Amino acid sequence: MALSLEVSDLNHSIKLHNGTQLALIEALSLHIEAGEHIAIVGASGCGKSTLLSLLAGLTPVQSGQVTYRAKSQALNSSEILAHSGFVFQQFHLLPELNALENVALPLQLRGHRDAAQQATHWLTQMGLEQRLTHNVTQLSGGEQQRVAIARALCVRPQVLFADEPTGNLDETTAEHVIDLMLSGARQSGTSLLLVTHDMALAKRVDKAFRLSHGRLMLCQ
Ligand SMILES: Nc1ncnc2c1ncn2[C@@H]1O[C@H](COP(=O)(O)OP(=O)(O)OP(=O)(O)O)[C@@H](O)[C@H]1O
Repeated sequence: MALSLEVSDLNHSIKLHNGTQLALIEALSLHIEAGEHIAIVGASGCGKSTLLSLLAGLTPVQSGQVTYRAKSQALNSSEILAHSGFVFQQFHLLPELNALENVALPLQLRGHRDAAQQATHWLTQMGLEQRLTHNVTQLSGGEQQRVAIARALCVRPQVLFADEPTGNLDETTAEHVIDLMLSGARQSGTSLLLVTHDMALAKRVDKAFRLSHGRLMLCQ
């Protein structure tokens, strides 16, 4: 099931300590075709993570519409969540589980009997074959990031939301992980929405947008 996204007239403001409202997103519109890969770039603090969270349904929409469709059928929020993968800045790994268990869990929850083998495959792809039984709290930031990416990709989500997916990685590892993420998403027909400061990554997706003054402009 390939999902397209239609965003219209989206607005989001936050309340500052002095009580005034700061508009982060203003009358924003966006269309993403099913299977399309897009990047959002922009200055630090301009609202990229907030926008991704709104698009993922993790932050309630204040005004405007965010609609995912499978063919012409609109999906409700629980259907969207069931078909989504997330790689966020706080990796949200389960600290009491090891790397293998963290990746295997969403597969087990979906009834995959070979969850451990699939998880091993994805972690090996991420260069973590020597870290399978490490508790995730014993892994470096970059290693945890790769576990989070493996966990998101292994269930072949229809939409993958990624916030700075290569932020903690050195250049060579970042390139390898990007290759895996983009090819994994292509193979599964996954729509990819990512936030990044990495222009090399932004250039590798179908469309890159700059968030500025609350709106998205297509990068040339
Ligand atoms: N829940 C919140 N309450 C108050 N302010 C918030 C909240 N969430 C975000 N902000 C503020 O909104 C602004 C935008 O934050 P956001 O994390 O979306 O920016 P960003 O473009 O992703 O930044 P960076 O590139 O530095 O990660 C920041 O000034 C941040 O402090």
